[in-house]
Amino acid sequence: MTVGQGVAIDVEKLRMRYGSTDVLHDVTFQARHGEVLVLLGPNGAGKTTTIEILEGFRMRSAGRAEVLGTDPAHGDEAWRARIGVVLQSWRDHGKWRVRELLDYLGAFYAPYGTEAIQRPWDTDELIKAVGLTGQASSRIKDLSGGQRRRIDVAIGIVGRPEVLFLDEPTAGFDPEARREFHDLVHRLADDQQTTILLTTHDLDEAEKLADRILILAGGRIIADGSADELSRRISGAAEVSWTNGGQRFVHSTTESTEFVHELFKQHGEAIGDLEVRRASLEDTYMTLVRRFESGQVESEVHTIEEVGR
Ligand SMILES: Nc1ncnc2c1ncn2[C@@H]1O[C@H](COP(=O)(O)OP(=O)(O)OP(=O)(O)O)[C@@H](O)[C@H]1O
Repeated sequence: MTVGQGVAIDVEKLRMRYGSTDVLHDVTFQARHGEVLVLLGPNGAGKTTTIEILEGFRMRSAGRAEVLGTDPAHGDEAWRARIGVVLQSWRDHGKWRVRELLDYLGAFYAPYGTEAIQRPWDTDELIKAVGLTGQASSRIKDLSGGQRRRIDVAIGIVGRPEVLFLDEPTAGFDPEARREFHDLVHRLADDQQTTILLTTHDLDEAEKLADRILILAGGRIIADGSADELSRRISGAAEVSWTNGGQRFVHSTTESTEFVHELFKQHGEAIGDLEVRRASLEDTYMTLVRRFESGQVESEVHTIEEVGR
């Protein structure tokens, strides 16, 4: 994905305390314009809390946060018009018809259009983009759960946001809706340079969408990097497997390209079924979270600093 230079989200030493319990500890990260950042972490890790602070829906206890150069705690209406939000639970607009609701909500953004960004999104184009053309005239109460979730996404992007927050946007999506949503995220980031911060529990989705992944556990960021970088940092070696003369071979190496080159130099066309496998994001995620849970926090913090460089 094309990632711009400017910083769209800037968070430093963010802390959140509920009563006497700290749920975010010095969370620090940045996102650039057009970057897709995926926030992963076990239940209760602090993902929703982080997103809600950045949306301006929750007041942080300490630390600095800026979204499009503004502290979300003091964002005015013009700032809010540049932000899109898809919350975890859908709001009930049951009596509305799809097109009417999006027309109505879109009108609020009209005064905030610019030459570069026309607001709101054309309703029919938007309905098409979220895959609801067939339901445009239906009442929302008559839609399925997954279709309602698509409405939530449409509401989140109707104002053509420059920064879009999505909390578990694809929960309840069927595989086709999920794929369409992934295409939409890529289009928003690539064509409109939208910065996207989303949470998911679907590691396959995270791998497909993320320019960068942040793993949050117990209110701390325990890893920050692309899926590939994280996998390299955590497991180092890749597994190369191949067949030769009807026999299967497996070799673990940190220099897979060199190894494969050498393999072909030595055995040429006798090599068959070559596969190079790095640790999947799931392997990496599980390793990091288990290490964190077993108390090896400090070493992970070093990992982040290395990855962040
Ligand atoms: N209003 C609140 N008052 C007290 N504690 C809260 C409040 N909201 C969240 N928490 C606690 O803060 C912690 C982080 O919750 P949060 O919802 O941010 O986690 P999450 O990573 O989004 O989890 P999930 O994956 O389950 O959505 C949890 O321990 C939760 O119980």
